[in-house]
Amino acid sequence: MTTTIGPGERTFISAKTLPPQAPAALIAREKFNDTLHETNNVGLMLVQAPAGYGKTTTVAERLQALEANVAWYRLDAPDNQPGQFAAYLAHTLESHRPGTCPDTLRRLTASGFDNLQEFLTHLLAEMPVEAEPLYVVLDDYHLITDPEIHEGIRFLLRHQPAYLTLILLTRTVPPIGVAQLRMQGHMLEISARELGFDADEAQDYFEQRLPYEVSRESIERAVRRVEGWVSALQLVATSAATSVAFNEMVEQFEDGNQYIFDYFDELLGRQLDDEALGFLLRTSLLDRFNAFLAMRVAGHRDGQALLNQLISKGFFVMPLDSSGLWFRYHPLFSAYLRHLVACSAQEDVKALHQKASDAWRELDRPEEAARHAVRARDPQRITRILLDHGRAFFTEGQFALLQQCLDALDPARIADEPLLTLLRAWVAQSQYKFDEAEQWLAAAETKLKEHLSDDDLRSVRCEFSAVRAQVAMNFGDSHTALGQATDAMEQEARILPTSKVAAASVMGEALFVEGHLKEALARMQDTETLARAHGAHQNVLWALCQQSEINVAMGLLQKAYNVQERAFQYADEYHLDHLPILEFLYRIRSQVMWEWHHLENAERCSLQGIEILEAQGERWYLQSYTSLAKVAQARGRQTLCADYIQKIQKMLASGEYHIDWVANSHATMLSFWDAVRDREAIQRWLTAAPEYTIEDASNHFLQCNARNWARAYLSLEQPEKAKPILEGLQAVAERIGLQMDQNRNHIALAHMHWQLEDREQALFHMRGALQLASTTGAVGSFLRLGKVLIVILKALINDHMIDGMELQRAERLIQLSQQQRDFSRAIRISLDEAIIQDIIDRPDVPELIRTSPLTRREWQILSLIHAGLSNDQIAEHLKVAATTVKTHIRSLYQKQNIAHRSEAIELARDLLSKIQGE
Ligand SMILES: Nc1ncnc2c1ncn2[C@@H]1O[C@H](COP(=O)(O)OP(=O)(O)OP(=O)(O)O)[C@@H](O)[C@H]1O
Repeated sequence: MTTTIGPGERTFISAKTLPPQAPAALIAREKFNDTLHETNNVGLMLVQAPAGYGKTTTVAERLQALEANVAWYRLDAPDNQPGQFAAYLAHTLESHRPGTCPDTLRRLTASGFDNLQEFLTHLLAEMPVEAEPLYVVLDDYHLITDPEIHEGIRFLLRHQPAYLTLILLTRTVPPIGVAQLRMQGHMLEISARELGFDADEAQDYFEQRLPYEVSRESIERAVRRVEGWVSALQLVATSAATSVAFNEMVEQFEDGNQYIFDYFDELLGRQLDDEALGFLLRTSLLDRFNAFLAMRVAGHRDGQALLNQLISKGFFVMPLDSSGLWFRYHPLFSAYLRHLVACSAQEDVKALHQKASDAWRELDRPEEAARHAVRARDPQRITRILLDHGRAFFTEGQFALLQQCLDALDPARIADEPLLTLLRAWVAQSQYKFDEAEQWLAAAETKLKEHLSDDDLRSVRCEFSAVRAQVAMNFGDSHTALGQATDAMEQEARILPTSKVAAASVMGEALFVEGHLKEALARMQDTETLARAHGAHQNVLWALCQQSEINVAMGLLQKAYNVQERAFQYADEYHLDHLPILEFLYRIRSQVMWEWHHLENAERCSLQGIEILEAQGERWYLQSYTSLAKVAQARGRQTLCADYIQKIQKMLASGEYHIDWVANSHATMLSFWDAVRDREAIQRWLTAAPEYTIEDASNHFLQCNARNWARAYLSLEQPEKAKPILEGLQAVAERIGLQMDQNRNHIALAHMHWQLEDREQALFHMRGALQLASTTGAVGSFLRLGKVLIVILKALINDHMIDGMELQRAERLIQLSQQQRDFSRAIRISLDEAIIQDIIDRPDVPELIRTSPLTRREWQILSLIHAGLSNDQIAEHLKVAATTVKTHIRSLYQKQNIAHRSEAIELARDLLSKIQGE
């Protein structure tokens, strides 16, 4: 049975056949250019993604940017009827280019067609054989359910002229033979994965829409939480009035948000029967799933069919990879479903998690099995998993998971089982709960005495010694650590085979902190070999990170970098990118990058570290925030830096951290306060700062801690107090060979002597610093000095005290330092409305500045042009596409009636000179 397309006059709504209006803050999405260019060779482009993913806006924006020929047809519910569909299709084509199908339209009015196929035959016959490439967009095609129309599309695809490309924008997969078209290469696809905004696009979007600055870290977190779903980003942009509200809202996404819940309520509407809804609810407890898992958890016999049905309905079921076998729900949809589960009395959540745990075990995925056993609060299952796989979790460094498992067990059960005790103690020590670690070990020793032979007890104790060695090490007691580690090395490790690796590593660490750098390096290399032999990933990576740290201490940053590369390769080879230890690797990479002034990389590494730490909790972000604060300061972004400093202070106040971390964070805080001349903060810091000793400053963190005191005194212009500290530190660093510290001490000593007005000594130390920098490659430590660096370096050059490499380095440092100051000013101007207003209010500004006001972004770009940046550099700096910068510049030129860049520079100079005194 086919439907006749009856004759008659029809009224057309013209808006239905026009591309949509662009939103106010339209983000250009150039990444789709290639895909659109490729459509020349295929007849169909399928843009399929859930609601609000930007299908319509993206395609309309790109086609317009590419100046393509587009006939747009936006479907509504009444178009799900062959007659209406045919009439609008012909009308769309004709109104796009008059003369395309007048006869078909005439016949539609006069006599109609027997069916859709006859209509299409007539239409295709009438359309020209050759013409300019034409895109016909059918927007919201998911509204079509009539099989005749789907059949008609298949027919059209078989016979369409070569110049025509059909673009279907749809939430669901249309039944038009997609699988075959895909296999035959007759179709291009854009899915939610590509449509989702990436961090750069989101940054651009928020910068256009928000009146406040949001950190890159917050933007990346937002993009991760919503997986680039533009509607959710839009919701944040409209609802969050401040950066604090922005972060809060993004945090809330984890558990859900009422607006989004309402949105999903509307979306699901009455589309689902009880069976499908039950399936969705039960499977929502899975972080990812295939048909097998879904079947097992939902207790459904035909899981695959139900899954396919949900996918084809466009319900935020996201494919995990290109295999088409693994899926997960969009995180916000998943939060919504979990909310429904929580509100429903029907689902036995504990039983669902138990089923999930068992199913994952069958798939040999103990990690997931353990997570569900924890969520089921099922000690039996947890114990079974830990006894079988706890060692593997440990060697992989899955401490958070181990902790969740062990927290669910009865302490008496743990004390009975040496493996569980060891795991518990290692977890406690990894979280700096050293007393607790000892309590677990002691409790087990008391219990085990009752039923273990002396021999067995001795061997258990040896393994316990490995934990005790690490604890002692973290207390800074390297002597006890060495003793315990030696004990641990004596016996074969029967419970945790990696106990000996851990002990060897502690020995290396002890040697390192005591200042025996060469021996420490050799020991860490041995540890790496031992760890590799055990397949102990965590220990291999740890040993490599430690080698890198030792090389940094020796001033061999390039070597450190190379060791890090090896660690990255190892992680890559064994697919370890999810392990928490990787954050350590990214962190030390970020530190080297900062020192080399590769700020982009330094920032990227810190952000990656944060991404890894997300599952571990914010407490661990301290070092990442410290790195981000350093980068922000180096870029002159003081407001952002202040935000990080505030977070760091809060964390330090509420948690216990190793002095290594504390000293590093304090160094960054002091630099910031020095830059913003917050003497009070520095004074306050001095009253509560960690104590220091000079003679024992045999490693980088004790050096750093003591140097912090000296730097604080220098900021307060009390060089005489800094003197004994810095001279003492330098003597120790020279004796031990801590080259990186020598480099930093020289810089501080130069500053100190400059303040003491001992020019000769100041220049002597600055030259020493430059000489060492030829091995260390240090830049960041110099730039931290601020304005005085330029003065001392210029004096050094004027006195002809340096030449060759050192001279070049000095000149580059002056240039970078100057640039940093210009940046700082540029950013301050563009972010501070008051400064802009102040400029505008001056009587001598060009009239156009008042009559065609610039946007915040345009001010920013104008000031960056003034700071001497090229378009590419501006794009890199602002993290937007070069073409976006060009668009802003074009608009800026138009507003200000500028024809050439030189005029823009002149205007910038003129405007900004008005606040030069700032
Ligand atoms: N490139 C962009 N720049 C700015 N805003 C955008 C962009 N893309 C999408 N948006 C905004 O996101 C929202 C959703 O976009 P759009 O309507 O294009 O999604 P869709 O996938 O076509 O949705 P639906 O399935 O409901 O038709 C809109 O409010 C739109 O303005």
